[in-house]
Amino acid sequence: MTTLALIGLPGAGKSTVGRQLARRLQVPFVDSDAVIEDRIGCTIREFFEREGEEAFRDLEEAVLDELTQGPPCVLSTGGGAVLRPLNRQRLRARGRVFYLRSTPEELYRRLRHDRTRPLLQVADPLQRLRDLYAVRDPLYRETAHYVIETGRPTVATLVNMILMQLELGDGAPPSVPAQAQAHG
Ligand SMILES: Nc1ncnc2c1ncn2[C@@H]1O[C@H](COP(=O)(O)OP(=O)(O)OP(=O)(O)O)[C@@H](O)[C@H]1O
Ligand SMILES: O=C(O)C1=C[C@@H](O)[C@@H](O)[C@H](O)C1
Ligand SMILES: [Mg+2]
Repeated sequence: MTTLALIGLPGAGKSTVGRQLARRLQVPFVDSDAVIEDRIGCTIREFFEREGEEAFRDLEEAVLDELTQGPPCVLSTGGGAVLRPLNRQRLRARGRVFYLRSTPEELYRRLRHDRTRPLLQVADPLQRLRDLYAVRDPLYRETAHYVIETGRPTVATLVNMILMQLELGDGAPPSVPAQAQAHG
């Protein structure tokens, strides 16, 4: 197995699903945001405020470059990882990529009491999620080998859906698009 990357908007379930998936596959779970925070010695939120988004994206690009060449793992990526073309290419070429898709409304329900996601600390977080979705949904689709609809299934079911797609897709080189719409 190579890197199995999970992509999607904040709250899509990358960490929740990713941890369980890694346990099932018996590989490490790696969260690129956590790796970045270890390196900078502060929270991403603080870094964003102090250094700005571009500095964060530079760091993110370097960390993703390393992690996608490292040992096999389940990699939970930052919600904005797909913004840079190089990240999209590397994620897709070096592993299998699953887009955990949710509607902005569903994400808002999950995150409305959350104060840790820097991009959502605005007056109208639902509108923010809609704006992010409009820009990023096409980029997530372009990057992903598989699109997993996360609206209804439980986390355990989502993990099983991903494992099933991995089994079905076995043998296909990572560069071959194998779009699978998984509906619950
Ligand atoms: N499929 C799901 N159904 C219902 N709730 C979910 C689902 N997936 C995740 N959640 C809940 O949504 C919240 C956000 O999930 P999680 O932290 O895994 O998202 P994330 O994609 O890692 O977000 P971020 O990009 O901000 O790190 C958590 O409270 C989690 O329990
Ligand atoms: O959606 C985004 O742009 C971000 C999501 C988080 O995972 C972090 O990577 C950071 O807060 C930026
Ligand atoms: Mg997460």
